[in-house]
Amino acid sequence: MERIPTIDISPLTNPAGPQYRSTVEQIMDACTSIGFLSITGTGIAPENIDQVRDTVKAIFDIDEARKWDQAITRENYRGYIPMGFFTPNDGSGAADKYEGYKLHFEAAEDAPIRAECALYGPNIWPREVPQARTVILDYWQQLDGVADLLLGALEVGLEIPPNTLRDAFRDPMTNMTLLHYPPQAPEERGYGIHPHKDTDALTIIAPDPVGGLEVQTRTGGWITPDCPPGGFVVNIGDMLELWSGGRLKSTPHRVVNRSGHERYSFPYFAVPRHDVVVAPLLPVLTGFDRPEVHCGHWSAEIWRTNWPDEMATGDTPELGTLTD
Ligand SMILES: O=C(O)CCC(=O)C(=O)O
Ligand SMILES: [Fe+2]
Repeated sequence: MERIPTIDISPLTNPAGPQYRSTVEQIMDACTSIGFLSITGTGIAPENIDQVRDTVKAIFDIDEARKWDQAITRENYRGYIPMGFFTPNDGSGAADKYEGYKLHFEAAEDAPIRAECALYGPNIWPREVPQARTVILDYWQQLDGVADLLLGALEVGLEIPPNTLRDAFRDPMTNMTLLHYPPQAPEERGYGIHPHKDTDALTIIAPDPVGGLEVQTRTGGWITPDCPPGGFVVNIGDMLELWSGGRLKSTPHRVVNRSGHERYSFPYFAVPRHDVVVAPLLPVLTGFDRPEVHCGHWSAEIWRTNWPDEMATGDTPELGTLTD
């Protein structure tokens, strides 16, 4: 498949309905070929997405000095990520051209899950944008619903028992990165985000109309997903690829912002609960050989290896950087 299909997922809300099966089949076709799809029919209002994008923009418009007060630290991977802060762990030394703001599944100070795993906790919400918490958590909750519908469809498509996937997402390690990519000049080398695979289960993005997201095809070309206004781009990450024994594909993608405009994006990364061990639920496809992933360990390793002086070890799960 050399293009990314657009699928109306509204029939997924009625599993007994006449279009449920055919919708599952379309989703499976996309996920087993290119690993990306555009979706419509989520019930999320376009004005809602615009409101989130405006909020994200307001967060990046905060005074530079104030951003540093709310920056991520080694102990807490939440808050502002300055421009050029992370270089990919591929040895190239070229920093990606974005600034970010990291958010994780919001767990209250006294939430029981905090006693089980130290990575859970409340987010840092920017004081300068008081509406951010409500606007973003409301959007997050709606995407939790979309992710749940998609996971249910994949359970049917993969012919695995109901809730096998969905149950892994109670108190999940789902996270979101708010991203601001300044425009890159035509002759400027480098990326907004270098080519990588997502290491989560499933990613959902409301694409910025300025464009810039590119997806690698099986034949090695790069294509831009068509996504109607108000739609979302969804992609399979390494965890669903592993769960499915290699059937669902986690596909390299990258961002290059040559639009001449500022680009804002806010991917939602669905990640299971800390104690979930992701291992194939089906016999693996020939040639597919990957170790199981403990989600809490995976997340702790992402937090640790983000820092330029920390290295991945033999024990670190694959973290999405492409080596070839
Ligand atoms: O900003 C985008 O459109 C994609 C971002 C992305 O691929 C990522 O954060 O993993
Ligand atoms: Fe990505």
